[in-house]
Amino acid sequence: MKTAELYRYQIPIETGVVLRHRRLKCREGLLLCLRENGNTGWGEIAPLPEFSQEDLITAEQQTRTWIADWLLQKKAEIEPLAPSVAFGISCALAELRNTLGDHGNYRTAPLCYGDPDALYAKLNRIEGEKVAKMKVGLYEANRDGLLAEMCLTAIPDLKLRLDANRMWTLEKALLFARKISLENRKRIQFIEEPCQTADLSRQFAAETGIAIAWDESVREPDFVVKKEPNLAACVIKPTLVGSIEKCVKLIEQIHQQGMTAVISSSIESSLGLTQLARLAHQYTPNTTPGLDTLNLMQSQLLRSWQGSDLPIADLNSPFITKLAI
Ligand SMILES: O=C(O)CCC(=O)C1=CC=C[C@@H](O)[C@@H]1C(=O)O
Ligand SMILES: [Mg+2]
Repeated sequence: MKTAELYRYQIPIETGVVLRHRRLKCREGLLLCLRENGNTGWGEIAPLPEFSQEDLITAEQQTRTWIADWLLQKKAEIEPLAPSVAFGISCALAELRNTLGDHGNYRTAPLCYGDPDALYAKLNRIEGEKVAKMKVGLYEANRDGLLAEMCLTAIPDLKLRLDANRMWTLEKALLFARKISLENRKRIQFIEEPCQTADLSRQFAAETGIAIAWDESVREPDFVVKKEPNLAACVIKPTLVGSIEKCVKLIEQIHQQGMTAVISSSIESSLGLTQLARLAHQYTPNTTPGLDTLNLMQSQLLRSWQGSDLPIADLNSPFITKLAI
């Protein structure tokens, strides 16, 4: 016997600089619960405004059609669905079939918004590898460079990930790099998409010796995983990529070419984030995932992120509404 429930959630959020052009005040999405033969599986379907191609209305329509087929035992394909829908459904199915392990990788790369004192305090609480992520490209390139250099110098075992979201011209990117000593450049694990085009980013990396990573590029239709000089990593945001199976294929290709695959958040609630931590534990065990986004929210949903003291909203909370199906 199969049953399905669908919920809509809305949680207050302060995205600050994590989203560049749109400051989200509320994160919205769907929660899908599938039950079969005494097993239960949950999934979160939450297109991210500004990043996802699909909106929540389309995601809900696709989810409803899929649920109807699944309940009727019809062949219910997930690959053709929008990425957020395919990812959320695949999580619910993976829990139902017990293919997603319970253990999660809850180490995070703390997001630094430019205050080295705050970063210092956060990093001091981390055991093991100290990796942090800093957004760059919002202010002066010189300032970004000075800040990154200061953090690298102040914390000698710090490894830094930077993310420019394609904001810089080559000239600006080089201004940034000029502020980083040659010695400290080695502790920049990578900078995600420094320049406006992939070719300019490649040129930046070749000229500065600073490693780069693809993030936006991974989601382009013609993207193929290909090892290149100075390309250290590819970032995978499953809500923007698609089903677990699709993400795992990508991870395997990235690993086969000797690069790092970094599972990263699309600002999911604690339900989706803990599933991403479990995926990271299972498929990228040696890499710190990019999942430090829970604290942008005022509440967790249904499940708790290890060590978080944010309140946990349950199905009766005002943040969650049950939808008729
Ligand atoms: O990757 C991380 O460490 C955290 C998530 C994160 O930085 C992002 C999530 C969603 C949208 C973004 O602007 C940003 C990114 O571009 O990687
Ligand atoms: Mg990025």
